[in-house]
Amino acid sequence: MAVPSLDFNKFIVGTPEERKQFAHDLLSSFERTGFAKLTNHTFSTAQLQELFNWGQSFFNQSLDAKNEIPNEPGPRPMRGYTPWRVEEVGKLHYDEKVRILTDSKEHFDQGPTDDLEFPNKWPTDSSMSGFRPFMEAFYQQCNDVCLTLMHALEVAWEIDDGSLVARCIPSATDMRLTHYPEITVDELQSGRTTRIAPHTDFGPITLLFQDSTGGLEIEDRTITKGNPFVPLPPTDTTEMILNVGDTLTRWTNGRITGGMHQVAVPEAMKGESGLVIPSRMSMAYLFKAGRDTSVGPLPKFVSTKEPAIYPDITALEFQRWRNSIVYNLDKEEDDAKYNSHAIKPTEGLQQIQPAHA
Ligand SMILES: O=C(O)CCC(=O)C(=O)O
Ligand SMILES: [Fe+2]
Repeated sequence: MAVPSLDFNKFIVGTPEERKQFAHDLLSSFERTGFAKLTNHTFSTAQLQELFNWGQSFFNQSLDAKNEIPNEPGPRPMRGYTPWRVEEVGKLHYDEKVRILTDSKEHFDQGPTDDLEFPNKWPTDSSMSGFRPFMEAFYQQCNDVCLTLMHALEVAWEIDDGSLVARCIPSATDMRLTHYPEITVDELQSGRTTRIAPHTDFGPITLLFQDSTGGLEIEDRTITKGNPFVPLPPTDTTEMILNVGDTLTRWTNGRITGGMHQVAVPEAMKGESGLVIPSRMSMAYLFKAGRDTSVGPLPKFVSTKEPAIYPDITALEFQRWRNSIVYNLDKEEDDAKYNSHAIKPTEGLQQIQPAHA
């Protein structure tokens, strides 16, 4: 399953025909694969190098220093530092085809700069004083790319009215730096742990940059038997990967499926015993809809023939529910309330009253 690489410039400065073509190619790649790659994405090689350098500096701090800005696990957006093996994203799809494995990763999460509801947490050590301004600017630039991609989807759907873009303002995105410490091939192949278990992200789309270590794998929908995951190796560290998340699935009433992905043993080391896999780093811009925005199906995708199969809950309620699962705070009632599989298509919208957490 080839993931196409699309030239962002075609949409930014292209002719009307080129803009339409880009929009069409983006949608078609999302529909077919759940992923796309972007070139000319506005980030320079130097900026990406600096991003990974800051990531190194952050994770190289002592555990005590990192724990000074702890993320408090709970059903809310994450802020600050989460240590190794706390989050378990494998639980998100436990009812489907995936086994639960703990994730061997630590991460730093950051939200909107002016977020008063869930404020950011920044390292205080003077050696990290440049981290905050760099990350805030990087966040803003990612947001601009995502809003432009939402506009491209409007063009593709011929609803060129700003309504999709408006659904993502004000920003409620979480940006995450993840560090996967060194680990042996044997441990990753033991069946007890992985780097990050198979999952889909929560928002409409995610922007991802990875370092040169490798190990990212995506579900290939053309494989119907056996292991469906295939490597998406880093061709270079400036490559931007886009994946479709759950919100786009919900907005399109199930027409576009989220891109399932995981991080496992890099291809070249598979099956080798006694080898240590180097540490790995990635940056995921987990783009989100505005907190009060519904993640229920858009009017365009609902009709009497195709009634809504997802409830009309807000993006924040959806995120709270998904986070309660990865932090082991899930309750069965929540699953019944928010999970599409638990809702009969015809009764979803009338009967589901989301709890306000
Ligand atoms: O590290 C990666 O390449 C993937 C990270 C990821 O899937 C996530 O943060 O949601
Ligand atoms: Fe992800």
